[in-house]
Amino acid sequence: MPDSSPPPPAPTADIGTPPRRPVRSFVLRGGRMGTGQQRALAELGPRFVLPYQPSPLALPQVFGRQAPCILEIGFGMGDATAQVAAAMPGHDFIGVEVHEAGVGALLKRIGEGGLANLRIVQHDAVEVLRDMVVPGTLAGVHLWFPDPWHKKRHHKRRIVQPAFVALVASRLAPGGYLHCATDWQPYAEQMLEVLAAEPALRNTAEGYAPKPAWRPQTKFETRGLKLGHGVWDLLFQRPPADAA
Ligand SMILES: C[S@@+](CC[C@H](N)C(=O)[O-])C[C@H]1O[C@@H](n2cnc3c(N)ncnc32)[C@H](O)[C@@H]1O
Repeated sequence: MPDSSPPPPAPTADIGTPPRRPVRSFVLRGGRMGTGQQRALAELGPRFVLPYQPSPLALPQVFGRQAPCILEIGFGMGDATAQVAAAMPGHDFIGVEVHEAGVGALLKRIGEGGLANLRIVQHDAVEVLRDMVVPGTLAGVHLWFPDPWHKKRHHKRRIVQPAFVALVASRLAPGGYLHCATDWQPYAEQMLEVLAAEPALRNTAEGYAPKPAWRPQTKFETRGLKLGHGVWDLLFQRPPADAA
């Protein structure tokens, strides 16, 4: 996982495009930006925000070095993202978030912490994975507390679906991992079922994984804990090349 040495990139088959649905979030929708976040957007955005592009990113050029890269989907206000990037200076991070106030908040943290190993893409993470990430290259993908969409009629909006998991698996390097967490038990059960059914991944635990010590408590998780929710972590891995 994060402490393991970077596996060599290996090409994998492109599994195509998961069915698209509008990106919606009921949690941060309508959030407003403070002046510090607006200033960070204006001053740091040009350097740290990568525009969406329909072609793969050259990561060594983006970060100016060769290092294992971890992509986070839906970082919210970015508190946990910044903490992990600061704790793991040997890794590079790409945070993907659609919500502009979150982008401003994380940029502010990048400035405060001098986090040279972190970049942001403000776009739909499915399209970023599909279009901007070379297959077989990511050391890890973090999906921490995606929108749970409690109502049954909204379950189709949940990001964890078979085609999405196949897309993530195709972008992982051998030995790369997908780490999901949720505070909503029915979604945790869906995640476990969908991830276990993806042939390119294997569970590193028996069922749910213990919360890794390196995963910070996120803002959304804190909110759930205050409401008395439980937390479920799932840690799946693309087998290393010699074990495949
Ligand atoms: C429930 S919040 C959790 C935020 C953060 N991970 C946390 O734990 O505090 C989910 C976040 O995912 C973002 N999001 C939802 N769908 C997305 C997508 N397709 N691409 C990028 N971000 C997305 C939302 O804007 C929202 O900020």
